[in-house]
Parts: sequence; structure tokens; C-alpha cells
Amino acid sequence: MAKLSTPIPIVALDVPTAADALSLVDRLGDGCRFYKVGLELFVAAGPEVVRTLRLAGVDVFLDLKLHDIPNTVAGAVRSAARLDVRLLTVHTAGGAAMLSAAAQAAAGTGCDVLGVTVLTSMEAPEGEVLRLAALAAEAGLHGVVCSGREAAAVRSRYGTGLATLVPGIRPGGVGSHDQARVVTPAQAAEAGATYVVLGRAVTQAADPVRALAGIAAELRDAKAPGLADLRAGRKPA
Ligand SMILES: O=C(O)c1cc(=O)[nH]c(=O)n1[C@@H]1O[C@H](COP(=O)(O)O)[C@@H](O)[C@H]1O
Repeated sequence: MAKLSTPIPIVALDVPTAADALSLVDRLGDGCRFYKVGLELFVAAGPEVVRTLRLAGVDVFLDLKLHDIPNTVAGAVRSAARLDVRLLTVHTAGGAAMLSAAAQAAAGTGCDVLGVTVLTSMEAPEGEVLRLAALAAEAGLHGVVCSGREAAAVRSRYGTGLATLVPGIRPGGVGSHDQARVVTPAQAAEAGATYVVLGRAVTQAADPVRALAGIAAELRDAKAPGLADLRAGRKPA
């Protein structure tokens, strides 16, 4: 039975300046080739930091969580695609028309749009996450952002047709901070996550290189599920 792939780690550059971001990228070196630029860094350093990261040869996930009228969101998606980012977020709460406009604006570009379901900082019933994932799937988005608690249910329903990006990763389940729905790296892998976002577990570790290497090993060593495992609700063999 075909297994799903090991999740791709993306380190969140949740830092206040471009210099801080570039120094972390430099420090992690070949340990990470995919970085998230979120609100803190983008508001401070703008599109220029994205261009610099692309010139450095790393992939960029632009996490702007867009939520506006369809025409405005479509324009922002086109602008993001011109920055050559691989992933971009919109809020599924923006509704079907906004999500379709985002998907259409991204079509044919190298930028894939992910719909944020319910933020991992809030408690959420799985049914609500699945309802929002359905909106994203119907609109033709590349995938959804959900917690590791719902990722297996999303994968069971949509298979490889809808990617899952899982934030709220806590090695050993330690230190949830402001997050409500956290999982370990192994749990995210066993749930069939396509991508995992690594924030403070790496960026605030005493040794970020070591922390990242440990998480990458845990992701690799976890038993990747097949879709049949997920659908039957069993642990991967
Ligand atoms: O879209 C995201 O990346 C995201 C969605 C979500 O529901 N929850 C969430 O925590 N994130 C992001 O994932 C990262 C989590 O960081 P840590 O809590 O430090 O691991 C932050 O950059 C958040 O902005």
C-alpha cells in the first residue's frame, strides 16, 4: 500500500527584522530550505525580504491570511505570485466566492493557495474544521491549514487532493504557549500532514540547528500512514 510522504518542514521566520531572518536562515543552512514569512516580518520588511530569501535559493511560504472581498484578495494573490512564493494563505471564513477568486488568481502561477480553517490557538470541533476544508476543496484550493488533530480526517476525506499544513508542533508535547491544538512531530507525520510549520520549537531553542535536526529525525522515523490506514482509523503498520 502506498504511504504518504514525510511532511515537509517549514521554519517560521517570526522575527522583527530582515537581518534576524537572514541570520536564522544562514544558521540553519541545509537543515531547512523552506521558510515562512508571516505578518511580523512582512509588516516590518515587506516584499524585499521575500526577494532576498528567493535569491538565497530557499522556498517561501507567505503567510498573510488574506480575508477581504474577492477582487481585493485576487489582486493580492497575483502580487504574491509575482514575488515567486510557493505557498500563500487566505482565511476560509472569507467564503466561497473569495476562495474561488483566490484559486483562479493563483492558477497557472507557481503559487499554491492554502485556506486557514480554525486557528490552532482556538479550540475547535473537528466537524467545523471539516466544514471549512470542504469550502476550500470546492473552491479548488491547493490545501488547508489545520491542526494535527484534524489532519487525518481531512486526508481521509480528500486523499492527496487537498494538502494539509499543520502548525502548533511541540516536540514531546512541551510548551503550548498561546496554542490550543498542538501535536508532536510524530503525531503530525502519522496524521499524514503534507507540511509542518516549525515556530518557537526551533526559533527559540537554545540550539536551533539541533532542535530542527531532532524534529526532522522524528518526522522521518514516524510511520507514514497510507490512505487506507487513515480511512480505517488505524495506526500505520
Ligand atoms: O498559518 C499559519 O502558519 C498558522 C495557522 C494557525 O492556525 N496557527 C499557527 O500557529 N500558524 C502559524 O504557525 C506558527 C506557529 O508558531 P509556534 O506556535 O511558535 O510553533 C506561527 O507562525 C503562526 O502564525
